[in-house]
Amino acid sequence: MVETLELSFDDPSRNYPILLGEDLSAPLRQTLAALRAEGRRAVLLTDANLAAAQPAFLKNFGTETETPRLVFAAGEGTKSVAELARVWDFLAAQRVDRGGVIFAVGGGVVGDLAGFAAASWQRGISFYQVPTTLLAMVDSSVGGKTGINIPAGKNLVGAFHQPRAVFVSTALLRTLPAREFAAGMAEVIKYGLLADAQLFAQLEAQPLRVTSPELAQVIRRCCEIKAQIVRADERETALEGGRALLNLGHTFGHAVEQVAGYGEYLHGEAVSLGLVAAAELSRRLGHIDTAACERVARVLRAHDLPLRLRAPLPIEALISAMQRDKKVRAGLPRFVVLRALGEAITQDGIGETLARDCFATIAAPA
Ligand SMILES: NC(=O)c1ccc[n+]([C@@H]2O[C@H](COP(=O)([O-])OP(=O)(O)OC[C@H]3O[C@@H](n4cnc5c(N)ncnc54)[C@H](O)[C@@H]3O)[C@@H](O)[C@H]2O)c1
Ligand SMILES: O=C(O)C(=O)C[C@@H](O)[C@H](O)[C@H](O)COP(=O)(O)O
Ligand SMILES: [Zn+2]
Repeated sequence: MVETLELSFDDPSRNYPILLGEDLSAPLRQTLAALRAEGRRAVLLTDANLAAAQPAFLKNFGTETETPRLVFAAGEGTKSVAELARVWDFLAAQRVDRGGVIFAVGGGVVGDLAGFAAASWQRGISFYQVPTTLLAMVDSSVGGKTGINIPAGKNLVGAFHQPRAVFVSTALLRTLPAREFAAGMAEVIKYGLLADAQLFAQLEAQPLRVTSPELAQVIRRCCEIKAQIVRADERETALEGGRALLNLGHTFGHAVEQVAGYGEYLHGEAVSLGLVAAAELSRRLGHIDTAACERVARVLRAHDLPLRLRAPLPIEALISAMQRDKKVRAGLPRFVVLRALGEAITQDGIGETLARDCFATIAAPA
């Protein structure tokens, strides 16, 4: 069965479907056939691990002559200027014109990089998201944030560029390594914390596993929450709340990813640490109590996610990374905090000392 969620915008020509099902090979093939019939050149971007794990799924795209492919090295290091330049060279070599389309088949790394390549190639061509990790299915494939990392910070270069459709085939998760599944769970837990107390309670009562019968339903719920938030504030311009709420845990988490060196912590692992720090910040601001912080930590631990750094990181570097966060306005940091488990708000005016204290909560064990 294929379910469809629609992400809609003021300009309906930009609306797109999020298709969810066990195996979306058939609609994918139909889309490719329709593009071919219109004489549009399709190319496929993926990474080496996915190519090795899912050769049968990639056959949906036909031969390499029909759909030329560029295969990246797996991992966060691929979201780089050098790899972006490689994509541009590939698109040029394949004579992809303005009618061309990119299929991003992979996790968030492939999706973010391919999406930015699509946003920048000939000032913008179409692309499709085909997420293959839990994290990409619940978060990165939806909403049109694309981009790359630079040494100064995570996702500092990028564009808002919406895909034409998202194809979520949950069967692909069967080959996903356990550590990567756990990383995706950090974003799922984030959705529960920021918008859905019932989802959070469900995860507390019964940790979600790749074999859980309710997995597809949870993925759908996360896409629904994301679509609703993105629809209301696509470019994260709301002065309060809005799309920035999806950044819960990321102000701290992105700093960890950058300072530790991209790839040392998976994005989801860094988000887990960030959620612990954000819960502590919320407690210090008087929004939630110690028991609520313990509940957050317990759910993360139950999903095999870290609560503390594995090795010390210099606090000065973490603070300065945080000062380059994209939520900073007029030099002042903006945080996402919990008003309750299931409700997040944005909060300005957090002093550096408070931020340092929250980083201390996730410090590596002595
Ligand atoms: N654009 C957004 O809104 C958004 C949201 C969240 C995260 N992100 C970004 O997403 C990135 C993280 O994405 P990720 O966690 O998917 O990591 P990833 O893309 O690195 O994929 C994780 C690993 O799993 C492998 N893999 C993927 N699918 C597989 C499968 N089905 N079977 C076996 N192996 C498979 C990949 O090859 C890779 O080694 C970060 O760069 C983060 O900043 C973006
Ligand atoms: O879609 C969003 O908006 C998010 O914040 C989702 C995050 O999970 C994701 O990691 C995003 O890439 C972070 O955005 P950034 O603007 O802080 O780079
Ligand atoms: Zn994230």
